[in-house]
Amino acid sequence: MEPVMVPALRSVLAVSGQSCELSLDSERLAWRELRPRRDRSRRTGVCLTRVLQRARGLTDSLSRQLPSGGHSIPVSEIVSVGEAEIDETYHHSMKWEHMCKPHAFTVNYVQRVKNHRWRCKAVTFWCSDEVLCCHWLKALNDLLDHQTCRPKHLLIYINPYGGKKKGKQIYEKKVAPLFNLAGISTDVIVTEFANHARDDLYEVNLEKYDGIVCVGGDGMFSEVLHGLIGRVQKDKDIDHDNPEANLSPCAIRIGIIPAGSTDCVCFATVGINDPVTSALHIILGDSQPLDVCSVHRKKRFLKYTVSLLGYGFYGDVLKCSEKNRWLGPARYDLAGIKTFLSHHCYEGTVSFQAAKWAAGSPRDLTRCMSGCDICRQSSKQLDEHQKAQTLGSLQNEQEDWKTIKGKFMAVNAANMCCACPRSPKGLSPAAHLADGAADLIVVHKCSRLNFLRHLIRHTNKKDQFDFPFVEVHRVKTFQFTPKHFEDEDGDAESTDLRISGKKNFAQICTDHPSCGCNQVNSIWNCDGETLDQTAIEMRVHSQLVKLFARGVEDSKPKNKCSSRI
Ligand SMILES: CCCCCCCCCCCCC/C=C/[C@@H](O)[C@H](COP(=O)(O)O)NC(C)=O
Ligand SMILES: Nc1ncnc2c1ncn2[C@@H]1O[C@H](COP(=O)(O)OP(=O)(O)O)[C@@H](O)[C@H]1O
Ligand SMILES: [Ca+2]
Repeated sequence: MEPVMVPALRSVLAVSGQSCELSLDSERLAWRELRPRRDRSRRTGVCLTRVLQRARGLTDSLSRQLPSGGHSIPVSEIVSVGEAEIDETYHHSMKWEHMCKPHAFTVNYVQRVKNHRWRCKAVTFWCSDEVLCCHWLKALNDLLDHQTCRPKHLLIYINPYGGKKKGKQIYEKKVAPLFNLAGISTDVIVTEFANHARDDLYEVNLEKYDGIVCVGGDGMFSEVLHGLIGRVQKDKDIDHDNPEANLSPCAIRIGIIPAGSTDCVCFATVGINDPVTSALHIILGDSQPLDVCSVHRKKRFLKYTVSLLGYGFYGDVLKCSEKNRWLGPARYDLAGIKTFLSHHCYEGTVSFQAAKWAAGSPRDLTRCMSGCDICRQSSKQLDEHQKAQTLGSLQNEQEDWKTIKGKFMAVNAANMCCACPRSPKGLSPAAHLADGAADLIVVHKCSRLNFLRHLIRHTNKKDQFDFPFVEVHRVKTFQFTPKHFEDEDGDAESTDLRISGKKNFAQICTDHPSCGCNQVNSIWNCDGETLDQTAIEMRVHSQLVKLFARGVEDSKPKNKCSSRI
């Protein structure tokens, strides 16, 4: 966004009874105390009238007298500005009665606290007269009006049953007051059944809104994602059943207020699953493009996924966890242990096309952070690659397919790192949010101990791919076909099993005594939803949607933050 040019303002005002020099330009609001810090002990009960009078006299000699210590906030991180509500007790204690009426304004702004958490902080500036106060209010509000990326009207879907069933409470207590403060109007829908939000998005007048917000977990986000992408394709007459179709990107942004069990999409795009932090990213109008993968079976669309598409271990964890939904988020821990102990492996074929143009690789040490260069570079290279393809200057892409045949503990495609509280670095720590590629992780059949070692590395700093039984590739598309699968007309999955029933089932188990199979096929975990089909193909669509997020910020302090200077 172009910075708006405003005449720089500089005045002496008071903050908490301390006279301060306040300055504003088109980028930042900054204030510094005028008196040295050692005076602070005598501050209680100070007559503010005197402070202001003295401060006025000091204005001319400011440049000489500035002590170190002060605050600076980017205008883009101011939540709202308004006339201050004068607290009567404070008013009297500060001997304001010397003046006929106090004039003050409050600036609400983003403050960074630990672990990528944001909070909304307020600071009140007391002015010597009404004209000065109005002047400042107008200047600040004019600047905020120029923050055109900020949403004014939002459509909110709340899943009252997600996670610990606190979605409604979280929204009402923590989020709605912030949206109010920022002057955002909302239409709120508390969902009444699964897919309520998805279906509603096909009908709703999207032009009324600057964003869609979901309150819930990854499953709820997935609903909104399907509703929005589906709606946009329908409006543009694009057939999503065609796996080759170039899908139309969605202009309207999606916000996630985390209130689910894993909250992986939120965690990986914001750095923390914290409702207040996410609400503030929405208010500031952040924008983070996100790749979306489509999953098809032949010419039939199945689902979209943005985080994990997993067969084997994560499919079985999901299947097992669904039976224990009443346990809330803990259902995944129980299911994880049970699935680990059952130690299944599954036979099949994985074929993939590498994302040759991608700037990074799954085992490098780069991480997708806010304003990621790898994402920028990769999407530029992808554009060039696609142009070259259209012009026919590239060799036949069909020759690029690579195939892995075998028995697998897990086949996972991670379109983003999939960080979540259970695994802070995620399934594929170097995966990128918007590079147009996904990381295909193939865990070959291995011993229980080795699989445990691989899993444990998701929770510590060691490389979970550094095992001879794990391979990882950055891909633009992949296909999976389970061994026990017959596909004549697209629907006869596992025909051999159905035809001869138990006999055949026993046959397969005795074929593979060592892998301990008691089931032939696993299922796919697609962002926390199960897929009915096992033979699938997946393709990445670069930057198909945008979120109200900015990627994970570098936690080292930088001058951009609202910080003491
Ligand atoms: C012995 C220690 C083992 C620790 C292994 C930790 C690996 C954790 C990797 C988690 C990757 C999560 C990817 C996100 C998936 C979500 O879409 C999905 C659904 O989340 P939701 O219930 O909708 O919030 N959650 C799960 C667990 O499948
Ligand atoms: N009102 C509702 N009743 C039942 N299920 C719902 C409702 N609203 C949404 N859902 C479904 O609940 C599932 C889980 O929601 P989610 O918010 O992701 O919670 P969790 O993270 O605990 O799985 C999603 O698949 C979503 O489609
Ligand atoms: Ca990606």
